[in-house]
Amino acid sequence: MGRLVVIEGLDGAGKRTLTANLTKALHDGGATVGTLAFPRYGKSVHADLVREALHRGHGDLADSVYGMGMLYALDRRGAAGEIRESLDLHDVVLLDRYVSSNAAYAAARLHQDSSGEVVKWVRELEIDRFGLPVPDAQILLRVPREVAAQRAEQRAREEADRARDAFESDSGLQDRCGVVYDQLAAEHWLSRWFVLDGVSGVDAPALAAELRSL
Ligand SMILES: Nc1ncnc2c1ncn2[C@@H]1O[C@H](COP(=O)(O)OP(=O)(O)O)[C@@H](O)[C@H]1O
Ligand SMILES: Cc1cn([C@H]2C[C@H](O)[C@@H](COP(=O)(O)OP(=O)(O)O)O2)c(=O)[nH]c1=O
Repeated sequence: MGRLVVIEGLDGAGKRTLTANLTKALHDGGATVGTLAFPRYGKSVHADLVREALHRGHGDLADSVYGMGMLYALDRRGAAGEIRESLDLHDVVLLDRYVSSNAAYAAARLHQDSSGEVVKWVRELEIDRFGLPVPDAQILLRVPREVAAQRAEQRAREEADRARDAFESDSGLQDRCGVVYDQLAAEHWLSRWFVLDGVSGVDAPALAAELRSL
């Protein structure tokens, strides 16, 4: 049975890059690795509804924090079997965003903190009712909002089809989200967390060794 490791952080923090670097470092150390990214755009109807809502700007669905939260949760519920199979097959399964993304973004949108109602709702829905696997560890890739925004813009320029979405362009939301992430990590919400500085760059081989010893 493999270890379930989640990578979290703001839009543009470098999660996708770290997932790739960590996968390589784990492979180099002889480990087998499975990866999955949420939302599963192009792979689930719930994720595609999320994408349409985020890119249409503020429609009725995008404005509904609980409605969007439910779609993200249903996308993950549809992947529960795939995550379990991947854990059976690999030493480590890396997830680019997971349940904590829902908690952090929904709380930030509602101006709540990590002790707020919506964070409890996410946990009850996704962990207790949907029975999603609880992570063994979560990594918070921490960068100032300005750095995350610059990187997200850079990536949007690199990938012509990837316009910035409604959450990415909302600097107030990103600021509040960063605060909630810090709280979730400090409380070890759902699992133990590793808080890493995403500006100076992460030592992927050292992190890989630490994850193997979990
Ligand atoms: N440590 C880093 N230093 C500088 N640029 C980075 C770093 N990590 C990622 N980037 C760049 O920032 C952009 C966003 O990174 P990405 O991994 O796609 O972030 P996320 O998945 O968190 O949205 C990409 O263009 C990527 O090349
Ligand atoms: C997975 C997930 C993402 N989100 C938010 C974070 C992002 O702002 C947005 C889109 O996810 P994102 O990771 O930015 O997708 P991509 O990099 O492929 O465009 O959805 C939630 O609010 N809850 C969730 O459960």
